[in-house]
Amino acid sequence: MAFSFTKWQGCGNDFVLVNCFEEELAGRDLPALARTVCDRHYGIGADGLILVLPSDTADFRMQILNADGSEAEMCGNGIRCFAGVVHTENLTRKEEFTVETGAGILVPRLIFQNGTLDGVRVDMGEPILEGERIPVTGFGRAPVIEQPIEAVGAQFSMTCVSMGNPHCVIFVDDAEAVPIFELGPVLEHHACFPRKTNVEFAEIKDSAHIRMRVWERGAAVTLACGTGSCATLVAAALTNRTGRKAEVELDGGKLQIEWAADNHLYMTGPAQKVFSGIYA
Ligand SMILES: N[C@H](CCC[C@H](N)C(=O)O)C(=O)O
Repeated sequence: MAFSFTKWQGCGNDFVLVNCFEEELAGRDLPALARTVCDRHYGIGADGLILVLPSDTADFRMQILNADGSEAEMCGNGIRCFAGVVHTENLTRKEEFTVETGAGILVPRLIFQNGTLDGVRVDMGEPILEGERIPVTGFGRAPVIEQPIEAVGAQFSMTCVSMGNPHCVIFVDDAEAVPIFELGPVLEHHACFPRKTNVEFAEIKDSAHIRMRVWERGAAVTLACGTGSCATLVAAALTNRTGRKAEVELDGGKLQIEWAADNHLYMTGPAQKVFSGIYA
């Protein structure tokens, strides 16, 4: 059955969003729907499918499925686009509201410039560092900081962080030179990640600038990853490569990330509507 959708992107990480206050997707095979909708030849084309849903515990609930149909706990670029849909479809008059996600209740705040939506600042909550909660096997409750991992016959040093979803951060001297299509899938599916992982290759430019490229769990190389940018900043600060605030330069744009004194990550970045339509 046909339904209306809007296409949004944040730093080139793009999503099909469905306002489920208006559309009924209950009973649909959501993983299969995500795979067909996200297909860039046979569908609309996107890195993920996001549902805007009511919630019993927050103003709204966000459900996010990757392009491969797998469900993720959280999506940073996605929640900024989610906030854009909530605003543009007049689901609330509030400029800051709560969203129930797999990473807990998070708080996007709309940013306006001359009355026009200019971006979103999101309280992304606290990072999770205990190995068993990321999860990474073999570390118990210990953090996973500068630990060895082998892939494609080479040894790397990883620092792992969860933002509700798992991230494996690897610091490199030259992000542009990383064979991301070779290393990404091997690390995503590495045996030490029972729920697989997102993989970030990060080059430190200076104490407040990071260049990062990402291989996403369930979506392959994307132009940007908001939770991955948060995880990368945490990993960089924990290993004394940067301070607790940095600009993360991704293939598709820049995000401002701060690991504040309240131990929460704050992410600020764009959210732009591309088009709306009816999916047959
Ligand atoms: N592929 C991710 C979800 C999307 C995260 C990313 N697009 C972001 O902006 O945080 C996962 O399976 O954990």
